[in-house]
Amino acid sequence: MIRAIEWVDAGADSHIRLIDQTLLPAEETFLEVGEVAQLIDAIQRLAVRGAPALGAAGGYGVALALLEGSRSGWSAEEVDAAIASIANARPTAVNLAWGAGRAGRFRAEGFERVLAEAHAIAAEDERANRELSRLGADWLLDRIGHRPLRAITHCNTGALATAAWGTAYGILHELHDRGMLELVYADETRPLLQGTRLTSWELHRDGIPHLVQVDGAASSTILRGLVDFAVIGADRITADGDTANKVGSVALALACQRRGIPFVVAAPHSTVDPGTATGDLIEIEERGDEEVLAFGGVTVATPGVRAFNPAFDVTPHDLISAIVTERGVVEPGSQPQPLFRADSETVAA
Ligand SMILES: CSC[C@@H](O)[C@@H](O)C(=O)COP(=O)(O)O
Repeated sequence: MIRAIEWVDAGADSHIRLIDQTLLPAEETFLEVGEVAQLIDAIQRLAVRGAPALGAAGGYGVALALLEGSRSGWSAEEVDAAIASIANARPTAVNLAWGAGRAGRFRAEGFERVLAEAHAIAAEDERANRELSRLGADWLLDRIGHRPLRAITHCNTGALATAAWGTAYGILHELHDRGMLELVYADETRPLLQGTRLTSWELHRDGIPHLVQVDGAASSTILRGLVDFAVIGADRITADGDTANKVGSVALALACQRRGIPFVVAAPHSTVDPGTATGDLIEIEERGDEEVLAFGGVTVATPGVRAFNPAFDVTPHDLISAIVTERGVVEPGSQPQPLFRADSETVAA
């Protein structure tokens, strides 16, 4: 299985190794990231991306900040500022700030303690993803029927988007391993094509039958009865279950409600943000015009035209059939609010 992010032990030259997701599938190039500024750049241009992978990047980023700080003679304030810049490099996925905060709590205890925490974040993410995949597959087969299912998914939620294994993708992988997955419709995921470039690459490597479709086809694919369920990942799940995920996700949810099929959100519990009450309080990242107005580096829009480029949307909890974490399956429609409390325990599961 591909590892999107790893720590490379090399004494004073220890660093983070990332597969550069902007170049996939054409090139499998690894970035050796030894400075905080390089890591922030990699996060912002989506060389590393996906909420749980960003959680690991946040954790390892703190270790990197401590190493670079001691190499460059940074003051404690400068180290703190570097950690804060990593945590704030992208706003929507809660995992990034969560990972940096979790490892950052140990910075007074030194580099080795911080690195151990970062490794723990990555290891726990893999365990969580494997567990939620089993739970999600069980729930879907119980709900829909024990037969090979047809799925639709959006963006990339596989090993590339996590420390390992994947979330929504992990459920698809689990169903495939059980012989219970007929076909996946993978949305291309405009404008950066995480579906066409990354999800399809992972599905192909895992031998999972799939078709890539344009985002505009998704709601019609659902309404025509071509799929049995939709499953997506999440960048932030609020206390009431509202879920931010890649822009285009809410269209799938609306179509699933109309068709009467399950719309499932899958994420490790680290993506739950019980401190944010509802989805309208989530900061949605807006990205540059050129991502929308150019194609393959060539501007295709009329010169001077501006774009609106929100990277995420929010699906209200009442459109979500089930939220699957490693702690259990929560069905927002049939369980009391809040679904998640600030003590980090799942209330309803
Ligand atoms: C398991 S990843 C879940 C989400 O982070 C994923 O679906 C997504 O929206 C990623 O967006 P991206 O902008 O590629 O980081």
